[in-house]
Amino acid sequence: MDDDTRDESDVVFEMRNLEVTFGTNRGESKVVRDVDLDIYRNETLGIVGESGSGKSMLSSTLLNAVVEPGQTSGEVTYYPPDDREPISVLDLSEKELKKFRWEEVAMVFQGAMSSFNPVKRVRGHFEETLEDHNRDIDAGMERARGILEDLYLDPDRVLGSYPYELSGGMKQRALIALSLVLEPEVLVMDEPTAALDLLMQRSIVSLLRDLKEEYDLTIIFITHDLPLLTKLANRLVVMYAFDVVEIGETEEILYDAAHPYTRMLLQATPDLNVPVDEMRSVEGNKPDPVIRIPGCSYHPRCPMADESCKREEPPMATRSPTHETACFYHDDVDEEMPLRSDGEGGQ
Ligand SMILES: Nc1ncnc2c1ncn2[C@@H]1O[C@H](COP(=O)(O)OP(=O)(O)OP(=O)(O)O)[C@@H](O)[C@H]1O
Repeated sequence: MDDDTRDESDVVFEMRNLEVTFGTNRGESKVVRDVDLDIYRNETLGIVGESGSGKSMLSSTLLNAVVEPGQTSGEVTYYPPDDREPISVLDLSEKELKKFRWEEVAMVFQGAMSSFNPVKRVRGHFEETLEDHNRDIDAGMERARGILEDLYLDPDRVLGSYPYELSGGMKQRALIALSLVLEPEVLVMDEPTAALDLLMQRSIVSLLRDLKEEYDLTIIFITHDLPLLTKLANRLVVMYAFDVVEIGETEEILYDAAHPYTRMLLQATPDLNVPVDEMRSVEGNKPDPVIRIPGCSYHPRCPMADESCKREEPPMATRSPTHETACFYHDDVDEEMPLRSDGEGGQ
């Protein structure tokens, strides 16, 4: 589906003027800067960018879950799938948030290990979640068993185990099952496979593709691992210096990256078929969330930057109906920073 065929009912999340700030002794630290982003129903949206670029902070705002003492401002509107009124996420009370977080949007973090209480069997975690949300336990556990089976886990064995009795991959899959037990619309996954071995990472990605179809999910997937993302996401958001610098369909980002930073990222990923442990940093100093430099935030590292990039902040420019980038010179990027013709990254 492209923008021409989308209508408003296809938007599940609308983020506007979104900012996250922390007070520090050096001054105000802005770790998300004025982000506008629409997330479409039933898409798998990948968020990519180097460590510290603001990916986790941005995705936490979807659940109003930025850690204290961070302050979130702007608007996050969630559009339920039925005829219910849109929900302004940042205005929800604690009680409303608790319901929203599991029933509409569930989040799976990297640390499956720490998400489970070590002295409680896995069954107890499912039952407690169902109870907390006033769901019928028998029906809920039946559903849990079905989801565990979909994830190629033996429900009896897993539900009867303590978390430490399960391997990392099993625990991560059990956590995914737990996050789906209340039938959320949206699954936010922050580096969910980072602690797993390669084979398990790949198998979780293929399971997620199946789950998405079966449970009609919208998935937001955050990772350093660009190769992994290309196997899963249909759209990619590239973050640099706490802001979105490029957004487009996965193919557009891979074969027609329009921002010099994205091109550098692709160059730093020698083979899109090989996963990376940690996204290699592009050359130069990392941006500082306390100091907002004038102009384009990427200009100190950009081989194409000129005087205007040092003075003015580039607005989002349209490259195609589904592809936007914050660069004055995206028309010149092909010539100045050519991509390898096989799209495997690098020059
Ligand atoms: N509790 C906190 N207080 C203040 N600043 C924080 C806090 N947690 C994170 N930050 C800062 O917010 C910025 C964005 O962090 P975030 O975790 O969103 O980055 P990220 O892109 O998800 O990185 P990674 O890929 O390493 O998880 C970083 O500069 C980080 O240092």
